[in-house]
Formats: sequence, structure tokens, C-alpha cells
Amino acid sequence: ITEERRASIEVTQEVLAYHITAAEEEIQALQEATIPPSESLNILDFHFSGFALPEDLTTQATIRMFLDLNLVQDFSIDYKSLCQWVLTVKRGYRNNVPYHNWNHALSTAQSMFAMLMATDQLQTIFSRLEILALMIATLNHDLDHRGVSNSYIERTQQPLAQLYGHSSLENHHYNLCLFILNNTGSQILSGLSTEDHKTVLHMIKRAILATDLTVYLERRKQFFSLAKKKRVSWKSEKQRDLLRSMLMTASDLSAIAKPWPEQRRIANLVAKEFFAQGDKEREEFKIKPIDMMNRENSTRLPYMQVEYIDEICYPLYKTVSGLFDTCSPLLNGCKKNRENWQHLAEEA
Ligand SMILES: CCCOc1ccc(S(=O)(=O)N2CCN(C)CC2)cc1-c1nc(CC)cc(=O)[nH]1
Ligand SMILES: [Zn+2]
Repeated sequence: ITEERRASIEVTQEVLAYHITAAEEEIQALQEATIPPSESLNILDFHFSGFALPEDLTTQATIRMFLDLNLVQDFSIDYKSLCQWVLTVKRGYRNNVPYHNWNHALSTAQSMFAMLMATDQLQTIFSRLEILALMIATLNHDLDHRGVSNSYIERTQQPLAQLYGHSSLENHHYNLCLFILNNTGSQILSGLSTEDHKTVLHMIKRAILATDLTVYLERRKQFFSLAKKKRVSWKSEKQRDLLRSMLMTASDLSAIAKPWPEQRRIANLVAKEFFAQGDKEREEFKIKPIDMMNRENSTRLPYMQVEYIDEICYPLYKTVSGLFDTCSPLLNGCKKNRENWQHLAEEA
């Protein structure tokens, strides 16, 4: 596309990042709030439910994660900027999208938080900067998601596809993340050295792009073979980048490991979003949507979930909990839900 076209789309993103800036009174209310401890927010648990928290506590829970990981202290993050940044990121998600909304972003960040807090090994493998990058990336990884897939965006020639080509959604999520970090009043990285600032932005970009499932499916083979080795050393940056990417996916898909009532509820939201895209494809392109997005297949949903677990989720959680046994609740939750979906598939 022409330079002008590129510039105009990027301006639109910058304007969007400006428009979602939180309101002053909202920022002050969060700044003055007494943030509850992790225990009372249940954010240390792998079975945490984002639905259980009232909306204003979701932003407090996010602040609590940054406080308990010592990130505010380690990177001298201005507290008011942190409040504005969290509220702006939350506004960056669309509340008319059934699944890819703030609740998904929060629960993805909370899964990463739970893994990091439960696993001392991870805290020794990763530098403080990497932990900062993972928490920022999980919270921002689906910013401004429209409830449609990359292929839909590419097929409908939406501006994002013209701008990025592949992984267009993930590139958009990162760009908005960057604009918010650069917005006046939410520059939580202003205390970092130039070197650290550059490094952390690179790691955030890699981590957000890693949440494209096609990227995960390409890269996971290396991870699985690395994990088979007797002694795994996470010395090289290449291996740590791979581990960060795999943990991003483990956090992103963690709904599959939640207690059954929560998994059922989330699966229905995922289905609602997928079927809505299927409806759009049917009416706009006069094509039959793929199984996953075809409302006429909704009776096959349990079967599709079993397939999703076997092909995409289980191998990842098996490997992660093989390396870090403190993450085994993710594997056990995933196994349990496979049984639950299998029973429903047999009934259908
Ligand atoms: C619940 C409605 C049906 O949901 C699914 C149906 C099929 C498959 S799939 O693994 O067969 N596969 C994925 C890759 N596509 C390219 C081909 C189809 C996955 C899901 C699903 N995805 C997510 C991630 C957002 C969460 C979730 O709970 N379920
Ligand atoms: Zn996601």
C-alpha cells in the first residue's frame, strides 16, 4: 500500500489510543483506592474467575499484580501513570465482543501472574525486565479485538490487512499497546534506561505476536524437543524467547483449564463470537464458514472442544507442567475438561 495509506491508518491507531485515555476522575478513584491483597482477590489461584470480580476490582487486581511482582518498585513506575495506563488498556478492549474483551485480557494476565508467583524457577530464569514484558504483553495482547479472525480481516481487505499482511491482528494489538505506553500520563516505562526501554519493547512485541495460534503451532515443535532434554538450560536468549512465547500461549488458552462451570460459560462466549463471524461470512461472501464458525454445527461443539484440547492445548500444558510442576493445575484442569466435553460429545 502507499505510504499515505500506511500513515493514515497509523494516525487512526494513534487517535484511537488517545480517545481511549481514561477520564481524570476514574484515574483519581483508582489512585486513591486501597488495593486489596492478592489472597482476597484470588489472583494467585489457577482457577481464578474474572467474572467473579466487580468491574472496578478488575483494575485494582491488575495493580495488585504489578505491586506483588515488585514491578512498580523495580522500575520506579509512577503510581498515577500506572493507574491511568491500566484504565486506558481496559478501555482499549471492546465490550461488544463476547470473548476477546477485557475479561479475557485480565484472565490471561492473571494466568501469567499465577504461573510466575507459583514457580520460583521462572523467577530465576527470567530477568525483572522479562517479567515486566510478560505482564504488559498479556494485558495488551488482544487490544481492540473486533471478534473476527486474521483470515476474515485479510479476506475482507480491512485496513489492518493492508498494513500488516500476516498476523495483522497481533500487529495491531502491539501498535496500540505502544501508543498507549507513549501517551502522556500513561508512560509507565519512563523510568527505564534507553537500553532497557528498547529491550522491553522488543520482548513485548515478540510476546504479543506469539499469541497468533499459527505462530504457536510453528514454534512449539522446538519447545517440545527442547523440553525432552535431560537438563534444560535457559541460558540463550533464543531459548528464553521461545519459553516466553509458549507461556504467552499457555496464559492465552488458560480458560480451557478452568473449573467446568467457568469453562462452559467461556466456551459459549467463544462460540457466540465464532458463529457471529460465520454468519457474516455467509451473508457477505455467500460461503459456508469453516466448522468452528458454522452455527449449524453447534451440536458438534463438544466434539470440537475435545479436538481443540487434543491438538492445541494438551500438548502445551503437558510440556509446561513437565518442566515446571507448579503449573500442573493447568494440565489437570485441561484433562478434566476433556472428560467433561467427551461426555457431552458422546451424549450428542
Ligand atoms: C467453543 C466454540 C468452538 O471453539 C473451537 C472450535 C474448534 C477449535 S480447533 O482447535 O478445532 N481449531 C482451532 C484452529 N482453527 C484454525 C481451526 C479450528 C477450537 C475452538 C476453540 N478455540 C478457542 C481459542 C479462542 C477457545 C475454545 O474454547 N475453543
Ligand atoms: Zn487472547
